[in-house]
Amino acid sequence: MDDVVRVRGLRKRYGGATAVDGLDLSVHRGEVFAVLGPNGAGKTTTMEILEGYRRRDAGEVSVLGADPHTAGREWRYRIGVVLQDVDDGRELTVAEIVGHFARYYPNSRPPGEVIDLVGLTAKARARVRTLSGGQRRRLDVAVGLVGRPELLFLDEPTTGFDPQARRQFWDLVRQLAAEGTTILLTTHHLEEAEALASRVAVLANGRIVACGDVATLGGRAGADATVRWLDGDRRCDERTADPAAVVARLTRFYAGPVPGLTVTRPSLEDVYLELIA
Ligand SMILES: Nc1ncnc2c1ncn2[C@@H]1O[C@H](COP(=O)(O)OP(=O)(O)OP(=O)(O)O)[C@@H](O)[C@H]1O
Repeated sequence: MDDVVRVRGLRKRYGGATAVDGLDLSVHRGEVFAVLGPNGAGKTTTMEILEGYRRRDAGEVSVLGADPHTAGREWRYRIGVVLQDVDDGRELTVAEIVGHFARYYPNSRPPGEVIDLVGLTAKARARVRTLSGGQRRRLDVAVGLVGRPELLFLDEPTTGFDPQARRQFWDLVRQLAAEGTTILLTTHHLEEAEALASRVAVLANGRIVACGDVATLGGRAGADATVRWLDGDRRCDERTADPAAVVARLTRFYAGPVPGLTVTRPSLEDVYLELIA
């Protein structure tokens, strides 16, 4: 497997406090990989080390075949970064900011195309200080995309997005992934990880507590299902390893459709909360 990111034994301390405590991680080329974890788990610190913005104390880190700490300009052209809360260039317009960053890259996307991709065309001539929080976040994403990165880092990209903007952003991420961009994202929105990622890692106290396919994390796929139905006004539920058998029994009992029937497995959020407990 072609690993775009490879981390072994990564450690980082701030003064006496350990932020990253022996982390191992691999991200394969072309996948969307989500890093989950509670506040202070070490997600941003890890992202910043991979982006070359922060020094590590120990461990091996390879990103696109280079050590981010010593990699040069050619390497930087190949990655795209969307940081948490940047607050520069308030007096410039959206088009000026994107145009400015486009000039840094040898093979940039046309600024108008990027502005369109993030849904800011109507605001292209607006000054940054007049944008709403969610619109400013879209601009951050535009800046991350403009260089046509092979690897895109998205640190809590949809914070402050309304539900519609979030869905549009998900479509954009899927489009970038379909173009072959490898995407490493952090998020507190479990449904975002579920919608976008093929694999996820759960971080707690600077360590990975679980890592794997989003559909099977923490034994999700094989966990008991819950069958719920309505018996008159009464809500009924039954946990079972064999929901099909329960549904068949209920179908016979009601001699047809089972009122209010649902069958659910533990959500990613259920598994996540158990993992970090
Ligand atoms: N510049 C810094 N100086 C000192 N301590 C820091 C610094 N940056 C982060 N930390 C500490 O390191 C730990 C990990 O922080 P980090 O920002 O990496 O977590 P996170 O998982 O990204 O959290 P969040 O979900 O809140 O963004 C926290 O305890 C934090 O207080």
